[in-house]
Amino acid sequence: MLIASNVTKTFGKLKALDNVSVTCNKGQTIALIGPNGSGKTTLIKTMLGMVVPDSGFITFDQHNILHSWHYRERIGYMPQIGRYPDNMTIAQVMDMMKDIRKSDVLDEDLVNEFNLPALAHKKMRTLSGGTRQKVSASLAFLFNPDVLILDEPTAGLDPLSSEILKQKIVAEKEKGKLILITSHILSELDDLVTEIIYMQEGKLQFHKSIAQLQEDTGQVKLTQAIAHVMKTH
Ligand SMILES: Nc1ncnc2c1ncn2[C@@H]1O[C@H](COP(=O)(O)OP(=O)(O)OP(=O)(O)O)[C@@H](O)[C@H]1O
Repeated sequence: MLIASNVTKTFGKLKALDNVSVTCNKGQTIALIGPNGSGKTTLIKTMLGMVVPDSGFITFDQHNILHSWHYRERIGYMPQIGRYPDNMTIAQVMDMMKDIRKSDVLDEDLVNEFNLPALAHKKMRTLSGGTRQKVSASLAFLFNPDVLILDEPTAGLDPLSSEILKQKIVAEKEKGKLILITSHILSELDDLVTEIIYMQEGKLQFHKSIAQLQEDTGQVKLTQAIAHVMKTH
């Protein structure tokens, strides 16, 4: 469904992505894991067309994304840090997105569960970090996309909100969507993800199913399995 083929991206002398090839399919919930600066966000951004690779290419349902930007309507993206016009209210940001997307189907589960209607009049610049995250999460799920790309989705959320978001991810996973998540909190990904993509210094170290990772490391818990991988890589 979403495939990166031999993708390389450099920033000056730094190789943020070094010949990365990866295939992500419908029905998979994939954790993108790796140390800080290993290229996870850059890989996500190339998949979204926000960063153009120096070489290699990305396809979405067999179409090179360079020539078919419409694919973006099928992806809900929650960035690590959501940036919004400072003087707009939550309601105005939501309305603006609805206007742009003109979608008939809206999924307002998170909007309601995060109680955003009660905060709708608040200006974006006045929001706490967690509330801003709630807006980003609500927007990622709002248009019922086939693919969800979530960059550190629970960072800054309180435990209750974090649980609400996790339950929503599980519900979308059960509908057979492709979900790609980066997180440093591995315990949160346990019981949620079906695959692991492990990156280091811009290189894809491996892409394995959880069952395979457990077998290779002899560890059942994701935290312990990845700790084992980090020690041996
Ligand atoms: N626009 C940019 N200009 C210059 N360097 C960049 C740019 N974007 C990313 N980088 C560099 O590319 C490398 C990979 O960054 P990236 O954000 O993809 O890492 P990450 O794995 O997502 O890290 P983290 O876990 O800290 O979020 C880093 O060294 C970063 O400084």
